[in-house]
Amino acid sequence: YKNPNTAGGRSAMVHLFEWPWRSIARECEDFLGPNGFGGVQVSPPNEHRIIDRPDWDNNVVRPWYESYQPISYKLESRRGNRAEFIDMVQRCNNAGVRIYVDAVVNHMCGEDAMTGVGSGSSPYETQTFNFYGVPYTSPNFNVPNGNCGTGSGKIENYGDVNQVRNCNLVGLMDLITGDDYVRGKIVDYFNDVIDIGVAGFRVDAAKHMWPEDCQAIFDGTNNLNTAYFPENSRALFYQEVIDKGGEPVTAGQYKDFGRVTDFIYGGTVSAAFGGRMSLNDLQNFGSGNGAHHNLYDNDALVFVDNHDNQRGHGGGGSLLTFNQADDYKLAIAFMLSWPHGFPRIMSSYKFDQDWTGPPADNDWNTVEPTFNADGSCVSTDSYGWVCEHRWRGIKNMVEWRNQAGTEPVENFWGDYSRLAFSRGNRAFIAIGRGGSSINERLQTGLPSGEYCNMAVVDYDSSAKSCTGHSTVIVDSSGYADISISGNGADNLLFIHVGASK
Ligand SMILES: O=C(/C=C/c1ccc(O)c(O)c1)N[C@@H](Cc1ccc(O)cc1)C(=O)NCCCOc1c(-c2ccc(O)c(O)c2)oc2cc(O)cc(O)c2c1=O
Ligand SMILES: [Ca+2]
Repeated sequence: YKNPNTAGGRSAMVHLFEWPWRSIARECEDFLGPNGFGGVQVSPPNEHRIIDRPDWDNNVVRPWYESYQPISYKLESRRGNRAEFIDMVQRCNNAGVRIYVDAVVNHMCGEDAMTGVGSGSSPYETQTFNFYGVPYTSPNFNVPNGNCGTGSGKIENYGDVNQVRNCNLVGLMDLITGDDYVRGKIVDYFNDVIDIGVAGFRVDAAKHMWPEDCQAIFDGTNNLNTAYFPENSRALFYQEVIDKGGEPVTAGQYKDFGRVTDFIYGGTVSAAFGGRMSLNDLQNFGSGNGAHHNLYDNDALVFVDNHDNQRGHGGGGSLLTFNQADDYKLAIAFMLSWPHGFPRIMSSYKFDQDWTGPPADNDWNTVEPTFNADGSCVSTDSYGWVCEHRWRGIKNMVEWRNQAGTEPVENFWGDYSRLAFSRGNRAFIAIGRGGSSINERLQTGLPSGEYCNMAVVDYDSSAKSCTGHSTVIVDSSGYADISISGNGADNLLFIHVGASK
């Protein structure tokens, strides 16, 4: 359950948060496949609540988190219908890009939803615990069956493991995931999309599910579809467990049967590239006893920011996001360069409120991403798709990571605001943050030759040339003159054996 099941040595995924299925299908074919991306985490494909009545919370209308309030497991959501989902999975797999489903199976919608229909027109009635599109009824929920124990029925104390698992998280109706009928419905949902061809799952709010229930559900799933995967392939499961220490529920409790999101990783990398921690101190990051709460390389799904904490809930304001573009690019480049965990790149849209949903027209239909001539996404200062994954310094680091493969970190060189190292003899990176320049002759570990600086140019593999003139000459001893001004975007240099003249 830890193998990402990527094609041909691809080693990173991108979270195309809130992208419609037809946009993702085209992005797989036009961009992600050709640039070596391993897969896409998609927003929840299941039927969800439509929060369109302003009285729900004064001015909140169609918030992004309505998609985290399930109504059923039908593949009818804000992103598209079943046919569009199937088409996306097929086209992405054919482009060498996997699909990972964001699975919201700890709960159904908020208890305050009362009566309505979901994004697939399935009726529900929360006061009677009825979700007709599954169906779920009151025997399937923890609170009406006395399993919670708090007056409000909500989690009141994160120090109490029973409350964290058996009560309603912020009022979301908590399923009895230990119940065979509920487990059966969740396994049916997982098998529906596995048979369509997905490679794995993000397990939302796994912290609020008992580990043994997670394991039993994962064990009940089918092998992956042999049209795209080797015989007996098992889905990747990476479990969202928000663990920053100090609580009885820990990430380590989930790592025996899947990967776990490493919520300490992003904070450390943000501190380093935000200028609050020495870059030189990253030298042993994540390895051996340096791993966070004993999540080792294969146990971890790593990221800098995510859809939730880029809105300020989790990071305590110190997390780097696309809003700090120059430093953020360095943080993501480092994540992609470093051999710890399977990395997930966040791809966002601009928002003016924490709850703001994706770019939409007057009828709340999501407006698909469109692209400028330079490949960036069309947006204004306060509206539109950010497409961090299309920034050259991030896009070209995805292929750099593929080229680095399993090579170890060597030739590490660093001080407070600068670092450089190689991955064996296949790839080399140098970073100068916060205006620090580098003008040094450094050991790159690479064979002699003329390499394209992929931080500032693109590579034409047929002509074996760089689109710009920025190259690095490595001499017969592996040394090269490395120069970075450190000003603005000129803070990064990286080369690899797959892009030389
Ligand atoms: O800010 C949000 C939504 C956040 C959110 C959504 C999806 C996620 O995967 C996530 O990690 C966070 N939601 C807003 C509005 C809201 C939504 C629903 C609701 O019943 C009440 C309020 C909010 O203010 N939420 C309270 C703080 C964030 O508390 C949430 C957490 C959460 C936060 C910190 C933790 O340590 C933790 O273990 C869980 O997980 C969710 C998971 C969901 O599947 C759906 C949710 O509504 C939530 C969720 O509200
Ligand atoms: Ca639960």
